[in-house]
Amino acid sequence: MFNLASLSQPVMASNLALLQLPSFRTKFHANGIKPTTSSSVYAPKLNGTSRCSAITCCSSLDGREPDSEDNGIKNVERLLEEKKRAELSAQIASGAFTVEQSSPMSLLRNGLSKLGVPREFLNFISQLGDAGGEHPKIPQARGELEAARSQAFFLPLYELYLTYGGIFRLIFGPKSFLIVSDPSIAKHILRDNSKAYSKGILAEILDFVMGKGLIPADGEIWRVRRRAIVPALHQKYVAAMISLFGQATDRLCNKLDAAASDGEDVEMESLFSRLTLDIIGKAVFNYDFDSLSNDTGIVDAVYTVLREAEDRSVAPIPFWEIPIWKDISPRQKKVRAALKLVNDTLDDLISICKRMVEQEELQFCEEYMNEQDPSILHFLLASGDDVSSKQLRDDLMTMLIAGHETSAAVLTWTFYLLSKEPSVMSKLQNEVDSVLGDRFPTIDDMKKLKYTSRVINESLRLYPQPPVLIRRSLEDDVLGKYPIKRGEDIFISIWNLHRCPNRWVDAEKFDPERWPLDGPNPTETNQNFSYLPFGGGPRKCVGDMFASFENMVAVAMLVRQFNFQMALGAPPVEMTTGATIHTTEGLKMTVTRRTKPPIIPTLETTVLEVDGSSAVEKKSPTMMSSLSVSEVE
Ligand code: HEM
Repeated sequence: MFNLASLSQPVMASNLALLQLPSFRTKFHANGIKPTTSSSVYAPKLNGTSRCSAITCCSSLDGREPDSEDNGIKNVERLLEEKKRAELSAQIASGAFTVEQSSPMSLLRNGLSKLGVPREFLNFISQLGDAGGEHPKIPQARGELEAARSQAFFLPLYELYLTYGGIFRLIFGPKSFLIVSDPSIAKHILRDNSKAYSKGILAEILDFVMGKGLIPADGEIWRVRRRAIVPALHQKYVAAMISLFGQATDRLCNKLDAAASDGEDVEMESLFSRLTLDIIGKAVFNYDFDSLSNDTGIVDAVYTVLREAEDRSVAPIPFWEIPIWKDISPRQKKVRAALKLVNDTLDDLISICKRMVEQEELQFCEEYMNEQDPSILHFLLASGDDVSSKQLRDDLMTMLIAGHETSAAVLTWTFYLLSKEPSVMSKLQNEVDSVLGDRFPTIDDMKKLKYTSRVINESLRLYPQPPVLIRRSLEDDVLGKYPIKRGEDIFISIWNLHRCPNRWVDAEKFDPERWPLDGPNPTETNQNFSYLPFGGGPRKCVGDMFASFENMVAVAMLVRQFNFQMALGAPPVEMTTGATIHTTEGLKMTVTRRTKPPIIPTLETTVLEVDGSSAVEKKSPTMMSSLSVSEVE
């Protein structure tokens, strides 16, 4: 998803880019609220304070606790992290950000209070203010954000949320944003009054790459395209994708196997990115990028376009808009060439697919699927959808990006979390061994791999992709008790919702078991909008089931075959934001083949049972062949 990419746009890039800056050095009056310091055991370190060493091999421990050295390192990490967060909280408490509740009545009240006017009279003044129809004011945080670019912007938003609550206004120079971290307000914006909100700056920044694709589109275009695309991801299609997920993951397994043989460490984040690119290319328009094996021009072009979209989101000025410069800049030339190559490739694929559809005899029906080419593109063309090639291209590009970056990020952070929690890894491997054995996963396994899906649910809670959703109000509205005007830019912080200390027990702990195995799959509906891994309301992700199964297949096949641990001397795992949460320097891991306990075949031995006069032959399973044989003997 490219929600975060919209943090800049031509007119406001310079202000918005400040959001990316790591430490808020400004004025903030804490308004009587105590600063909160919370430790983030599972959030990677801030500002390079983390260590640079190996983390004990997750599964080689077989579920045992890590040794004391590892615990020691964890403690140091935790202390450093707590220190950082305490510093930020102290800045907030010291008034480093400004909260101004400056209605005339409140100013009068504050002034009189300084003059020592009795409290009864002050209360009377306040009541007058309320009776005069003054609306409650949204708490405001104002600041020049000044800091280095190394911290993901949603981290300070979390600290501010702990201080100011579920909705507050963040002001930078002329620009302001509403930061929403309250489930009921999120529900109102995303579901109950969704028509009153658009994608705002998101659509503006993504225009060059997604045009009017489903993610940035609003209004009638969105309605028409959503109605056309959702049916393409029907159950039969998703079930057919399971074998595609398996084959692609198998290619990754082969690559890891070679690395394990050579004793080479691997950078998992980029491998996950390639895995999900290969999958989404086939799934959406039947194109085999084969990026795990090759670095062809088209793969390079796709990454050039993706990185450009992300870079624009953090640019201090909208450099891509500067006259003359935009035409002569080598980088912009490269982006234009890459975009042209991707667009031309998509146009070719659309033409090829059109010809296939014209020649086929298959009748279009509800769960239509061409076995040779089950792609979404094929479905859309076969449906007779009357759509321009440009719109189709925008939709394909949108799904390519939406389905690629998100899943890659989910896998990256899942493996990061697993490397920190050997007991979870061990339990996961046990489940996978018993459900899958050595075969490829099937659609039926998706129901059985319950713990695997809980691991992913929990990974998505701690590292939501994207961490923030973006909206703009199209009309005046009321959020909670606060009236807001048309044209407000709003960030719904999923990161904050998912880590709210009042909502979640041990909010920062990676604990898949918080989701009961026999309970329903957690969704925004059954968690009442405090858990939003795929958004909610009419604009909820169309690929949620696809993505969930894709992640389950990849996780299951990888942990079945390998153990993963952070590589010795690996760079610290820190977060940065692009479209999703990236690591700053990759996820460097040592991968070793698992030495599974020997599989002991179940032999059937013949036991003679005497039943009255006749001897009855019965088959009885035994645990171990050798034992059985000796017992029988
Ligand atoms: C783990 C992987 C994924 C995650 C975490 C994820 C998350 C999300 C979220 C949170 C939204 C809502 C955005 C908003 O409200 O602003 C969304 C929308 C969307 N997602 Fe996903 N997504 C994933 C995978 C996919 C895949 C595989 C596809 C396509 C095959 C896809 C296609 C889309 C589209 C087209 C939308 C826009 C829907 C609309 O606006 O009507 N996503 N996704």
